[in-house]
Amino acid sequence: MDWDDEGPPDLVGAGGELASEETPVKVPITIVTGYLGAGKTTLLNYILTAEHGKKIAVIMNEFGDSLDIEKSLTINKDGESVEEWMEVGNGCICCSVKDTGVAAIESLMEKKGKFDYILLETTGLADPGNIAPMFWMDDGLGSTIYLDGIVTLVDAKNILRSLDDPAGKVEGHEETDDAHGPVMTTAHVQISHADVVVINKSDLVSELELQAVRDRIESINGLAKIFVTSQSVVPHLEGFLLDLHAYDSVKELDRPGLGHSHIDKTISTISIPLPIMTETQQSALDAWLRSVLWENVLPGHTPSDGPAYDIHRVKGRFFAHDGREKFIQGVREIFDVFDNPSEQPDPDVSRVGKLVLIGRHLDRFDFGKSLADAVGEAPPT
Ligand SMILES: Nc1nc2c(ncn2[C@@H]2O[C@H](COP(=O)(O)OP(=O)(O)OP(=O)(O)O)[C@@H](O)[C@H]2O)c(=O)[nH]1
Ligand SMILES: [Zn+2]
Repeated sequence: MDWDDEGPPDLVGAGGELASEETPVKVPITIVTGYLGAGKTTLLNYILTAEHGKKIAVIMNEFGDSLDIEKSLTINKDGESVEEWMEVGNGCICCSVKDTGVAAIESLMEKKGKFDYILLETTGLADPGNIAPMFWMDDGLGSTIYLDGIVTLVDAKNILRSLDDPAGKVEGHEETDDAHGPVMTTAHVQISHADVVVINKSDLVSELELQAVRDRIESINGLAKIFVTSQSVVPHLEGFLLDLHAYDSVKELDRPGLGHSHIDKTISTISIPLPIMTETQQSALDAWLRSVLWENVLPGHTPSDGPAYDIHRVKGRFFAHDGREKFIQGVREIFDVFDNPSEQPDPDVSRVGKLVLIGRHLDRFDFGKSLADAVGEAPPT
C-alpha cells in the first residue's frame, strides 16, 4: 500500500480495516544489539527471508558492514537524514536510516505504509540505554511507534572474554570508575539493558562453556529471557524478537532465585520487596525513585568516597491498598508507574510486590533498607 505525500489517511489501518481515530494502532519496535560479530546481521537476514506472513521493517543503523545486503544500502548524503530501502518478497522491507529517531521512522512509514513490526539493528558498540529512551514516549505525544523490547545477541565463544576485556570499557562512565575495580564493558551494558539475550554461535562451544555463559548473563541481568541459537536461527519470532511486551508486562519478576547471583563483579540484579501501599506510600515510592534515578542520591545514605551506583533497568509490581495492581518500568533515568494495562490480571501471578534493579555497584549500597525506610510498612487491612 502506498500513501501519498500527505501522510497516512487517519482512518485506515495497515490491513485496510477501519481503525478508530482515538486509538491509532501503534507499531512495536524491537532494538537488536550485540557486540561486534555476535550475529545481528545474520539474524536480521534470516528474518528478511523467512516465511512469516508479517510486514517487518528491518532498519540497519550501521554503515560499511561487509555483508552485501548492507553494502547495497549504504548511503550518505551530506550528513542529512536519508532513507533507502529494499523490498523483500515476503513483505519485509530492509532499510538503512541514518537518523534512527522516531521522526525518521515515521517518515519511512508515511512513504511505505505501516509495518506490523520494526526491528532496529544497532552498531556493535551501541549502548541500548541511549537508544531506548528515544522510543519511550508518552501516549499524549501521539507517537505511532512504541518500544517493545531490547534483544541482545552474544557470541557464545567470545562473550566471557568481552566481559573481562578492559579495552571494551564503555566511554562516558568514567566518573563512576573504580581505580582498581572491574571495568564495565560495552558487553555488560548491552546485556544489562536486554529483555531477551540470544546466546548465538552455540555450535562453537561445549555444554559446559555454554552453562558458564548462561550463568554469567543471568548474574548480570536476572530479568532477561535467555535463548540459545546457532546461525541466529530462531525457532519462532513471537516472544523472541516480536511481541516481547517488555515494557508493559512484569511476568519475569516471579522467577525463582531472582537477584541472588553474584558471579559478575560489575553489574548485578537486586530484588527488593514492596508492601501493599496507601496513596501516601505510593507518593513516597515515587519520590524515592526520582531521587535514586534522577539525582543519583540514595535516600538515607551518606555519600562517601566510593564509586556511585548506576541503574540501567528498573522493573516492579505492587498492589495498592484499594486492590489495584501497579507496574513500574524504567530504563536509565526514565521511569513510569502505571496500572496493570491488561484487563484480566494474570491469575498465576503471585500477589507479592517487588522492585528489581539492574545496574552497577548496587552491592555497595543498602537499597532495600533505604526503600523500606522511605515507604514504611503495609497499611493495616
Ligand atoms: N560458527 C558460527 N558462526 C556464525 C553464527 N552466527 C553468525 N556467524 C558468523 O559470524 C560472523 C559475524 O556475523 P554477523 O551476523 O555479521 O554479526 P554482526 O553482529 O552483524 O556483526 P557486526 O555488524 O560486525 O557487529 C559471520 O561470518 C557469520 O557468518 C553461528 O551461530 N555460528
Ligand atoms: Zn552486522
